[in-house]
Amino acid sequence: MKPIFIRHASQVIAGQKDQGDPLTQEAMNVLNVIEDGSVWIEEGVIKRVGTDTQLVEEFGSRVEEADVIDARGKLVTPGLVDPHTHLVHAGTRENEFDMRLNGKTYMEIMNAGGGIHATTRATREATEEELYKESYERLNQFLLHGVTTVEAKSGYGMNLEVEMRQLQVASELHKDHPVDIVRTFMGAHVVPPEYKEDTDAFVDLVIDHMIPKVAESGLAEFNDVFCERGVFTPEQSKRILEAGKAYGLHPKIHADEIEPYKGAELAAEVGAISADHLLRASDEGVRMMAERGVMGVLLPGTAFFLMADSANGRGMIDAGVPVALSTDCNPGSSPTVSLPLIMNLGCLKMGMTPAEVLNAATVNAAHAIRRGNVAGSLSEGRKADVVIHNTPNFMQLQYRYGVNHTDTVIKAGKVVVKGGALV
Ligand SMILES: N=CN[C@@H](CCC(=O)O)C(=O)O
Ligand SMILES: [Zn+2]
Repeated sequence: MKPIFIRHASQVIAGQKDQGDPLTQEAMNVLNVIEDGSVWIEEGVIKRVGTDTQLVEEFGSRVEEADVIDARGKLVTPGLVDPHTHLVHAGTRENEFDMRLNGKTYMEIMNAGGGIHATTRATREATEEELYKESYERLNQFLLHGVTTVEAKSGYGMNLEVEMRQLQVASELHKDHPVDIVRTFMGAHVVPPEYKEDTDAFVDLVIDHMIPKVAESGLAEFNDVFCERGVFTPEQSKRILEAGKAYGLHPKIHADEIEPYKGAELAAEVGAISADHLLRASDEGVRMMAERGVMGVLLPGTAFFLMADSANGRGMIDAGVPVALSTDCNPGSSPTVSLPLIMNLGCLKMGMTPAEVLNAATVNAAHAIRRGNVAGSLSEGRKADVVIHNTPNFMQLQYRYGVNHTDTVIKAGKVVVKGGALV
């Protein structure tokens, strides 16, 4: 593999000294911006980041042996990290989009047998090959938007066999596709119709049957639950998350999305890695999350698509919660792969700054999936996941919204997107 020498970028967003912990408060608003910046990549790793003058001093005699990329007028950032997706699923739900535009709510549709139930039916019917193919195509789209690492949940099986199939597909994709995939078991995504009258029996099934088998398989690293009125109560969610912990699965939680339901409080109580959504989180829950260092994974695309008010991102950062951003890519509440658009919504709908949203989609997003030491930062010695954007500075990335500015993506030292197209 030839070295890659990215030269003369108008801005390189370089790693900062101490990135062992998630960024909070003022630190979220700080970027290490290098003008006329260059990056030397060798054997898949970032060797050096600095000004072009600095790098020429060190590597000038070796320029001939490298693939040189002229990044004049462009912005160089770490590969983006998406810490919350429902990547592996079958089918689409545009019919529900139409129903919602005509006044039905997300929960009404779900309670009438659509929503997550509809995607569960489609996913159960799909073969492993079909799931793989559909998800592979979505990953290509992520890559074209500068995303090099995604978290992927199960949750459309509602039985061990299909949940494991989803995780298996995610595991194969991780091996085959350039995008890195981190896997989460979400057996408690919805209560299957046959357990409607006895939701505790389904919770028992998740705890006694599914979690041990999933943990044994090594196919998941996290355990997630949809804690929401009409889905799983905080008590049931707590049991599920504690059971996962006992098997080494780190807790995550879909919290306070539709109604305030003490999900943020529960996240702090069980020491969750992250609490996600948080549109209706209470002040006390936010305070508890800050105290416990629980990452708030905010999904403003979901609020936008459900026509709901966004989470209070500004308030959470000011209260000391480390914040990350994600697409929530799923067929019902956020069918998008555009993390750059989500970053723009972070600015316009949640009062975050362009620097904060970039940190939220890189450094903090990596921490939200326990990859803070390997992804989300252009730091020397790390795997070279690098994006070159067709904008001269990081502010334009948010300012010229709704445009895919991704020009080049380098994954583990290999160019995988060039001129905005897959290589
Ligand atoms: N709210 C729960 N789960 C997903 C949506 C899943 C679906 O509608 O298919 C979410 O995070 O938004
Ligand atoms: Zn979700």
